[in-house]
Amino acid sequence: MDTLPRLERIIAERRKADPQASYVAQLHARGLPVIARKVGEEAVETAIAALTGEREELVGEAADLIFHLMVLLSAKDIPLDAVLAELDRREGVSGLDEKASRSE
Ligand SMILES: N=c1c2ncn([C@@H]3O[C@H](COP(=O)(O)OP(=O)(O)OP(=O)(O)O)[C@@H](O)[C@H]3O)c2ncn1[C@@H]1O[C@H](COP(=O)(O)O)[C@@H](O)[C@H]1O
Repeated sequence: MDTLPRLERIIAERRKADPQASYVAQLHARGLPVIARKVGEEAVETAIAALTGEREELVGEAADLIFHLMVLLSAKDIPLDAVLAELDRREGVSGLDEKASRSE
């Protein structure tokens, strides 16, 4: 249940680790454009797995996507809570109404 908050804490800790010993630190050392590109790649791999892969493959790709998205949020100093609050704000509002309010 608290998987994402736990992962957020781990990512925050590992940011300062040795890039030779930590993938999170390595991503931060490579910089925001690389992290952003990884999110894009993992999103595409997730979409492909949904269309062509086995269930297990989609689960794996979705986990990669969420992990890299969490690294991106960390790199931009955006707490997970900000995203969860935005989702809470949308709760009970039809997605179609949300879409209409954005195009106004
Ligand atoms: N959840 C994850 C996680 N999911 C995926 N990955 C890594 O993400 C990478 C994705 O693989 P790809 O093939 O797409 O990328 P790659 O070719 O290895 O690397 P690139 O050169 O393309 O960046 C792999 O190296 C995976 O090991 C993760 N690495 C770390 N975590 C979590 O982060 C914690 C800290 O990890 P370290 O920073 O490595 O200690 C771990 O304990 C986990 O909880």
